[in-house]
Amino acid sequence: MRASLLQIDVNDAETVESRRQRVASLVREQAGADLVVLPELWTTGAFAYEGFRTEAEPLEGPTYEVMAKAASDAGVWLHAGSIPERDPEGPLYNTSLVFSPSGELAASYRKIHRFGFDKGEAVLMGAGSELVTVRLPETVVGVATCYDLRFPELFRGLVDAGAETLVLSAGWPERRRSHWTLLAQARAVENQAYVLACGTAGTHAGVAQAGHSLVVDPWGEVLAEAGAGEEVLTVDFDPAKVADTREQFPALKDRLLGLDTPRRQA
Ligand SMILES: NC(=O)CCC(=O)C(=O)O
Repeated sequence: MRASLLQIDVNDAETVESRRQRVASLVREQAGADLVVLPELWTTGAFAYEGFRTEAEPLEGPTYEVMAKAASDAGVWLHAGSIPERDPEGPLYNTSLVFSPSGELAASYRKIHRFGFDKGEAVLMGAGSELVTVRLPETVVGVATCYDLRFPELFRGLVDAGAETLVLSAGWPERRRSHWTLLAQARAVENQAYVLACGTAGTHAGVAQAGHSLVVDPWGEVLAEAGAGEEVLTVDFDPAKVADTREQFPALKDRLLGLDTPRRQA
């Protein structure tokens, strides 16, 4: 299976519309890949809080339209990263869109863990509450977004729902790049799953981005890693390796504790 992670340079100089069109062209250039992945909030930038409101769009808004067409033009599964979604009946959401090769919406995922503690995304956006998996012909994809990476229980939930390939769209800052790489490998090892982690490059809203998108195999080996700048990271991987790893080293079968485990307080 061939995946292309598009590590987009998100900067304040380029307009949202120009970036949308530029990214659509990049997606079209990936014809031949099975899966193309974009980063989190690449229209505005994950830290461009002002833009969340001004650039928020309905689920089936301009980014949806352009990305649905790009997916069908290229004939690829497209994880189109996330958009600031305006729900007419609720708050804004950080929502990922996944399109099939015919340009149909296969899934959407509202980010569950919002970043910023008492500011930024954590106060400007609502939290999603549903885990999302998507069945591709070759593998079952589990969808997660950026800060979700710090919450292993979310990924374990995706694995329990059948996920074999964990796809993470992100806008991760350079300042915490060591966490990015370490956590991506940890999620792969503990879940015996592929991790495809696609971040942004450049600097927006004064926050330098980490870049260094990476693909990790179910044994925790980094198969490919991008540099700091805009880059298309293409990798061929064997989805059967998930079942092989889980069979040869069946640690997942040794799980003893679940949420229903009784707890005792002293
Ligand atoms: N956009 C994000 O979720 C940023 C997450 C982050 O910076 C971190 O977890 O560190």
